[in-house]
Amino acid sequence: MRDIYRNATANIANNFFVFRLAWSMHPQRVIADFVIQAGRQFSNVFFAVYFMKYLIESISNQRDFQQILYFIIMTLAMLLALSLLDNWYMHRFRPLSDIRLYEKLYLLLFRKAASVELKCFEDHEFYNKYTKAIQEADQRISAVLDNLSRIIFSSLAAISIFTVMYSIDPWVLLFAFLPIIGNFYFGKKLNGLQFHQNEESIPYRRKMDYVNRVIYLSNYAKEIRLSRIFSVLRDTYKEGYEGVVSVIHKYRVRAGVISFFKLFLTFTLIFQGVLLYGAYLAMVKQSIPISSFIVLGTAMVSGAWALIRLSDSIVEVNKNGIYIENLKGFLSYDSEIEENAASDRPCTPPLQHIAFRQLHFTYDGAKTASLQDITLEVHKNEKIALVGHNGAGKSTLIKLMMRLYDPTKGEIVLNGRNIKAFDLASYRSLFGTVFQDFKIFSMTIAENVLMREVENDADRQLVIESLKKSKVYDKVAALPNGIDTILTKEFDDEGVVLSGGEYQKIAIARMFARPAEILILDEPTSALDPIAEYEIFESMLEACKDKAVVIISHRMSSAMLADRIYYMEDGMIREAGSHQELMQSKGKYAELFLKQAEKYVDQEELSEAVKPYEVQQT
Ligand SMILES: Nc1ncnc2c1ncn2[C@@H]1O[C@H](COP(=O)(O)OP(=O)(O)OP(=O)(O)O)[C@@H](O)[C@H]1O
Repeated sequence: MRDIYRNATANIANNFFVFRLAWSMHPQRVIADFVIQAGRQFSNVFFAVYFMKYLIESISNQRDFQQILYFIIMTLAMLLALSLLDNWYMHRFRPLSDIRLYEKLYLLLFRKAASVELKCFEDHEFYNKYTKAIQEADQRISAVLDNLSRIIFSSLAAISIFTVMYSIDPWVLLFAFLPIIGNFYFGKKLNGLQFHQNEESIPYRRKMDYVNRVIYLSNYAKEIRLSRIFSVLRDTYKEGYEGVVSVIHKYRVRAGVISFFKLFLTFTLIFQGVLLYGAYLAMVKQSIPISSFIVLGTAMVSGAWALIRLSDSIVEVNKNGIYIENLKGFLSYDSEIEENAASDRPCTPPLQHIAFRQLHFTYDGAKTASLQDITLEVHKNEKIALVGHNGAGKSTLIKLMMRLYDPTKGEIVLNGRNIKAFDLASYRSLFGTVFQDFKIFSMTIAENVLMREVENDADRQLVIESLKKSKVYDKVAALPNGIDTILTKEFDDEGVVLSGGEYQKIAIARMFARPAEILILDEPTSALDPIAEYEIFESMLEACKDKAVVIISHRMSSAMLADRIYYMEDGMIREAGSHQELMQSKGKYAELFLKQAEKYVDQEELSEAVKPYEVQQT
């Protein structure tokens, strides 16, 4: 019982949470909803009770016909005004205000999604909550507004109507209230059932959504056409579909039985019961006049509907409350890493050094640590390379450096202070980073380079300079719209599709466009031929003489350009030193380097890159 009470209170609170949200985003919409609902309920009550009562009494008391006509005309005028207002609300105001409300709501959700830590997107439960919040948000906000206004005005309507009915015969109220309790009970049960059905089908729906998304996205199109992965996707979709069907089957019989009782109690008992009792009073017992019987009939229809709406709305409060829990949970999630925190503790560049101290890191849910006992330093102006086989922990180290995750043990310090002490946005502004899984957006090349809007000529110049440094400006300049060319054909037929390597160069240009203190290239050069990669790294080292640079590359010819190289294996730093030091120590780095050098020489590729090493060896 206490649980039911606690749930009901939580659900009511959730409804008010959404109400306040809607009010803060679009108060006019809230007011309009309430005014329209008041008008609707007023006309119901007026017609059902007062209009009929007045007419019947006028006929029995033989009132002046002109007076009756005047009353009817005034009533019609009032109804016309109300229905015009309703029409304007439904067809003009509401569709537009829906869009405005949803736009604000989704911006809020998108902002939140963009600000939670990266690990949230790897957390199943959080991701479920997020998708549910996004899917449900717009429907729920409208439903809550409609519902709350309905509760208030249906209650007022029901009270007015039942007062009139009570004055005719107090017992008639029993016919109305008893079935309502049943209706309320079964309605609540039905909603609970629907909620469970929905929850259980979510994992299956996510499978279906995934296939929908993958089939539709252009960057999967090639693989789907050139392989037999389609059959696996089809099976995944089928699995999802069959899962949803099995959930529907599981609840089908129970839902049918509950719906039957809900309908039977509402319609049969409410409508027929009072009419029968009224007829008994008027004809058998003769305790009420026939005019009262007529008023009882019309009042009963309207009063019962008002009550049904009220009980449905109360059940709906619960239903909305349960769904809103996801939305509220998502919006009120407190990030451990405050992504959008205010800049009250700004970082103070210029950077002197950034250091990892005995740092350990394990991803949530992972059994083994991805980084163990990492100690390294990057100084101002220093060029660092991280090398090692796949899965060694190189990218993870970069993610921790950028504070996309916090270490499990140990610390990262910037100029001697733990990076947690700095405002996150200003700390991250120290970095210009290009990841191996960078994304190109369906926007102009200039926006893709700046990663924001182009504001002035200085911005345009910056884009051009950055594209020159990443060795792709000649290609861009040859396009009809130059740096204003839209990338991809997602929205624009004139959009261009570039090669993988050209996209990588655009992504690298982002790094040059940022006024960063530390530049990080997490292997964004895999689609470049070895010479192009070597040239870009050289150009970067030239352009970034006064900056710290961290390079992750599987190509040793690029790594050897760094002042210091860290060789990583199994999440640990196994070797560290300059290229020459590491070659002389003849460890794993030297082994890897020589293997690659042999390969390049055999293939007569990258002879330019190997030359410097050959010179040093002789
Ligand atoms: N989001 C994640 N959740 C759980 N484990 C992860 C996650 N990302 C990486 N890992 C694990 O952490 C380890 C290190 O991965 P990381 O991406 O840092 O390696 P890497 O050295 O950059 O590899 P590569 O050269 O292939 O890019 C791997 O074993 C990987 O499986």
